[in-house]
Amino acid sequence: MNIQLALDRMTIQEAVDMARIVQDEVDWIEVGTSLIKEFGMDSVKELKRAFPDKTIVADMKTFDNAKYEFELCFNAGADVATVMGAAPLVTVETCMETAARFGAQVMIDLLHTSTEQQNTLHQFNDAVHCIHVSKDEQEQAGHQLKNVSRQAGGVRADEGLKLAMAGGITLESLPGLMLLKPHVVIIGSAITKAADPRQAAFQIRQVMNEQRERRIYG
Ligand SMILES: O=C(CO)[C@H](O)[C@H](O)COP(=O)(O)O
Repeated sequence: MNIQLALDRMTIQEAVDMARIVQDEVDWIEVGTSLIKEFGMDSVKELKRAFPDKTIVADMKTFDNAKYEFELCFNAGADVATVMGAAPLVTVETCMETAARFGAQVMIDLLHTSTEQQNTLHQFNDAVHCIHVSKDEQEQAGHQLKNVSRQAGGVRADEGLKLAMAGGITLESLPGLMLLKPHVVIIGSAITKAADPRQAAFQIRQVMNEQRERRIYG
């Protein structure tokens, strides 16, 4: 299982500095959508330059123009780029083809997808499928990702899909999410806004390891 550090609403330099502080406790580094929108592909290039050995995720949230946008990301050094699962199927297919050409990966963001759409997306079994509670749902509607069972919507732990989860995950909510056996747990604010980000990331890693040892997470 991988911890993906989500870097949002900060400058590129702040993102590099934050990632440097917690780099020993995280596996994947996400260049958040807000960074990409504010600073463009320079944000992806700089993070890859600073952390060449980490998996860099460009959280592009592509909805159209898949080939162009994914080529931008991979040419800038991203190892993974994200597409919205609610996008037309041809867009997701194009993302998969583009990533395959670059030897890169696709993360499909399942935000606002129906169970039926999630089931349709199962055909993309090389992608990481990300269950996501959005910032607006967190901040305006008070939702948070917690307490999933082995099945969440159209996503099941035992279907062989690589799963990710994101959306206000904290040290406290983490154990309730392990039943889905995520390949990637995406954490932003719980680390980046902590008084001591390194300690927060360390504790998150410890909780994951404990869950694995108890075989709650296989
Ligand atoms: O994709 C995102 C926002 O759209 C973030 O990466 C995701 O929400 C993780 O950050 P946080 O833990 O702060 O919610």
